[in-house]
Amino acid sequence: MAKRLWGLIAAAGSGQRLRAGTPKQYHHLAGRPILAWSLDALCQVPDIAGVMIVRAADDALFDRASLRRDDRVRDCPGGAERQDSIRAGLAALRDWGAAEGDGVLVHDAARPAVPATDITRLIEAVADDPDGGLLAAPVRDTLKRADAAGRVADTPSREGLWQAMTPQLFPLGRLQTALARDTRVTDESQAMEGLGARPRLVAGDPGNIKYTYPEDIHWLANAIERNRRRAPE
Ligand SMILES: Nc1ccn([C@@H]2O[C@H](COP(=O)(O)OP(=O)(O)OP(=O)(O)O)[C@@H](O)[C@H]2O)c(=O)n1
Ligand SMILES: C[C@](O)(CO)[C@H](O)COP(=O)(O)O
Repeated sequence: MAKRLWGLIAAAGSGQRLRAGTPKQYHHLAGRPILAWSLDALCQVPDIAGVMIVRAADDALFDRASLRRDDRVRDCPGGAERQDSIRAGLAALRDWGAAEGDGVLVHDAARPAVPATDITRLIEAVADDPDGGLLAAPVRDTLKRADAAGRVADTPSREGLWQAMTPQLFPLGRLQTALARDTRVTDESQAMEGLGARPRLVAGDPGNIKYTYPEDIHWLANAIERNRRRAPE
């Protein structure tokens, strides 16, 4: 069977930094839940075999959320940390029939404004690369490291520094092996790097931000509107 491409949406977080009652993946953006935008971003990928939404085990909002429901979308419970949720989602994809050599696009539910064109460029750049790759943006600003007193400790060089985004695209079996190691990682690329992989950085739209703090919703609304204007008629 030809290699297939799957999607995995990390949507099992609790949004602590947002300090809001409702988990941020269910906050509304341009009239729809944040999760609906992120789900549609993966479902619009041509020939995607299926998308696994990884939700909190006790998520009481998921069933009521107005999300795309069809035979290409399934869901499973996540775990305490993001990497536990990714592990759970990968196992659920294997149970669904995904093969070790298939590709998996891992995407944060909290990144609803990823342009479809960026996902296409990521797939074209790394679909056959065993080390995979990720959308990212070169660091634009001078960086400062803070000391305990909130003062500048030093100015690390920003030479060659990028901010990781999602989707990140990796061979499913290799990513499972990478995440089986007992090391704390904050993205799938870091797990793959632990195997010695050197994932490809694919420049993405800086508007593909992660909804982390309350003020981010305004930037995301602008990004959604910009994507809408750019979309082919
Ligand atoms: N145990 C977890 C933690 C996070 N995520 C998901 O990973 C993405 C990025 O994580 P983050 O922005 O940190 O979300 P939260 O963990 O919800 O936010 P916070 O760290 O502020 O609690 C989000 O879509 C979140 O739902 C997940 O699937 N499982
Ligand atoms: C995966 C990620 O969005 C890449 O920048 C980021 O690492 C998620 O981190 P978080 O602390 O779980 O938001």
